[in-house]
Amino acid sequence: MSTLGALVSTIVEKTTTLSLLLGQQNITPPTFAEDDHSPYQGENVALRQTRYDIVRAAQDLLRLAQGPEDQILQLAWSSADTSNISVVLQFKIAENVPLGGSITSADLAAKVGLPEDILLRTLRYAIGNGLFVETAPGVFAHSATSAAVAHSPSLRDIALGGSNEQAQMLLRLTDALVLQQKGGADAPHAAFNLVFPKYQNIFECLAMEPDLAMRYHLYMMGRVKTDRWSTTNMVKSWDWANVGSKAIVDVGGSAGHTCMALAEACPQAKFIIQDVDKVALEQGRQALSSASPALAERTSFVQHDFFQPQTVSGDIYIFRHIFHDWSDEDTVRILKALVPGLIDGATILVSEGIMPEPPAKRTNALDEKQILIEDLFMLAVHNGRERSVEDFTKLFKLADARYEYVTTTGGIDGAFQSTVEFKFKT
Ligand SMILES: C[S@@+](CC[C@H](N)C(=O)[O-])C[C@H]1O[C@@H](n2cnc3c(N)ncnc32)[C@H](O)[C@@H]1O
Repeated sequence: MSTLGALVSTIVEKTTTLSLLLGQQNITPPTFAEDDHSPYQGENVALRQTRYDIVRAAQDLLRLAQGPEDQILQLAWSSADTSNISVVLQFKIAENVPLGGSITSADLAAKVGLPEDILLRTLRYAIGNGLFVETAPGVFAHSATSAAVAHSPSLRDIALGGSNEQAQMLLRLTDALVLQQKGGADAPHAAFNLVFPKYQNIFECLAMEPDLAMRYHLYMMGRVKTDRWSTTNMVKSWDWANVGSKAIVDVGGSAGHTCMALAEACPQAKFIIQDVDKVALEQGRQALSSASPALAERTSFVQHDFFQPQTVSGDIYIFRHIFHDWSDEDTVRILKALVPGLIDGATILVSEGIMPEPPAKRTNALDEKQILIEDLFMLAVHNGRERSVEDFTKLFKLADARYEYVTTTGGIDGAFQSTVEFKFKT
């Protein structure tokens, strides 16, 4: 059991180590000042682990010092934080505060198109959370955190998706569960259906709402640009060296960004990108033919519904961020539909975040919490779920006894996804 004193000792000890590591890597100790908007870029694994050890101990220290009542109230009101960051991002407030300078609230209000009073209240709430500083009454400049948004469009895109559409669905989860409990024909399949009542599921919605589709793709592309969700995590997590000229089928591969990331590691492989979404496939086809005609020659984009029997006999099938969108029953259906395409020894790679096996623990660092956030999000959007390796193994076996679990790799040093490998043995 952690005590205040023991936690403080851990923090002191780890902070001393951190100072040493920062010195060794020529990184200036971080401050809240604007220039420190990305202090840990290029850090090594030891530094990252030490930072996270500090975060874990500090989070526990904070919980003990706050006490249960404050913790519960803070959790209940965290939607105010989410709403505030969403307004900051939507109205590009950080992007309109000059870097290295300051701006009056009147000038900033004119730039972002918000009433000055609303802007002032938004900024002053955000300052409480560490974004921006008020250098004199009514005059605003950047802190390190707000400057990070101004410097990184992809951070903005991820955070906007998280605090806007995702948050709306997460906040309707309670209503959805109440309605599902009551039952009846009107019960929603997921919280998604309460936020977007015109559509059956998110994929149908994205096909009909181009603005929303654009934001969804920006969110996805933004994520891929971060170390946490980078497609290079998949490249690093499996041995691609022996693939040779085999055929890799990316099922639900969208615009093909996973195959593009794999192209260098598998210079002779043929890629088949399958998706139900014609727009995504066409985007990928066009992007690839101008960016890399040589890769385009060994890549095809094919419309395919993964609930229908697989028609391509490949050597390796990738399912990246697919199964968590679907219930156990649907996952089994997708895996059964794959069987007609499978040759003896075919490899199936699942690239997803992996739920830890129980018993559950307190999660203190974002890396540990991320998978639980995604799991709740999958529940709210799709009535889907994140799964453990054991969960996947059970579903594969349920779909067909010839699927065999091989191994799980990756998912370390801050990478969100692991690669779970199965083989099909006839
Ligand atoms: C969360 S995205 C993952 C995309 C990509 N694999 C990645 O890792 O970024 C889910 C993908 O599944 C596709 N999809 C949804 N339903 C499908 C179906 N029935 N058949 C094939 N693809 C489908 C979507 O169009 C979307 O591209």
